[in-house]
Amino acid sequence: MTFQFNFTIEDHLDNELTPPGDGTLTPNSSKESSVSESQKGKHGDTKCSTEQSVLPPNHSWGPTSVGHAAPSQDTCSSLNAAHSSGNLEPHEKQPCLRLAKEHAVPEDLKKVLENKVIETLPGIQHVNISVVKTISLKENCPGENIVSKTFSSHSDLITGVYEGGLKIWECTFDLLAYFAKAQVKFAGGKVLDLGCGSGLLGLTALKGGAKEVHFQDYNSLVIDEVTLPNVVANSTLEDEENDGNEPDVKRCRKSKVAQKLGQCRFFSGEWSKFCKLVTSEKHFEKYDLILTSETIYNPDYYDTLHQTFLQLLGKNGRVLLASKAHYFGVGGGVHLFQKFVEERNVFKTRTLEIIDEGLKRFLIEMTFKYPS
Ligand SMILES: C[S@@+](CC[C@H](N)C(=O)[O-])C[C@H]1O[C@@H](n2cnc3c(N)ncnc32)[C@H](O)[C@@H]1O
Repeated sequence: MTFQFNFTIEDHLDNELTPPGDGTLTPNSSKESSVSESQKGKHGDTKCSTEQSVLPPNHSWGPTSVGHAAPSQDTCSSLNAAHSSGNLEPHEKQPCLRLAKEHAVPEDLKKVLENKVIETLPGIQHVNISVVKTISLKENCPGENIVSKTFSSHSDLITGVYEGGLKIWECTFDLLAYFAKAQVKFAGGKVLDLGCGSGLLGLTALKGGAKEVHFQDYNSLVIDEVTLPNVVANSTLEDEENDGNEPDVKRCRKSKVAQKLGQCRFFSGEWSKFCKLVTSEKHFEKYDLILTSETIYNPDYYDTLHQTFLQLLGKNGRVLLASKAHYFGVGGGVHLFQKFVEERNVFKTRTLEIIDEGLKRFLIEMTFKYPS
């Protein structure tokens, strides 16, 4: 398969495979207007939110207002429901954020990879994110418009607007290395890549034989332009290795790709809304494994994140979480999160590995304290 690329990458869009090592994240002030998106879920009516938009008009997210915004009733109702269902103390500071929806896999898979440049990491293909950003800027993409916002704010994240998925963060590589080293078993499991960004964790689980992998990111642009293309690129390229030109071989290859993609589902939206969306499905089954990298930077999200684990993890399941020790500028980090978890007394945590290069990074396992 060939990929065509006929424009220049601007200097400021250097490939961002590795983020700044100091863990600095600077939340920025931004105004978000309503975003109207509707996309039909591939699995029918229960799986696709019909809700639209998100932040109250004229709502300003600034460094001092992180998580302190007065939420609109509509957008916060499910967050409050999530709080009450988990027997936990409601959190005073509740961010009020983007609604959830499922993203259908387009029929024409070639289109998914159109204008994408594919790069290779050991055992995995991924789209070049700088190219995605360039195209998104040039085409003045409708919808979230997060790329121009990240450039104008010079930030890796804009709280409540863009949460960092357009980049492969360092801890993803730590977890990937750990999977190989510890020979983590995915076979037959139902896996969630929570806050997936590029989705390399979920993809590795898929390649490792997971029966089902769900990908969730805050931003729909990330899912459409990065996560989904990455899954398609890997399914397609993998099958092309066992290539043949016979029509029936081609047909077989196509069905294999469809089968792989059929094992995956893609979601965007804020965690409590995502929870509500999936748990409202008639035959919802909890996840055996939740993979999550660099998602504990903002303490204002801890309550919702904890609730998400509580609602979505199977009783004998585990969370594998990777994080920097501390995120300057936002304030979260491993110790704060572990303290939060300990106080809730629902999960136990175990440190699997400490990577002590530059800013310390941690791999943590979470399991239910009282599984029965
Ligand atoms: C710093 S990025 C990390 C992306 C990816 N896991 C990686 O390691 O490359 C944090 C991710 O968490 C997700 N996220 C953060 N806060 C969220 C929230 N409140 N609701 C939903 N998703 C959130 C975003 O989708 C974002 O992609």
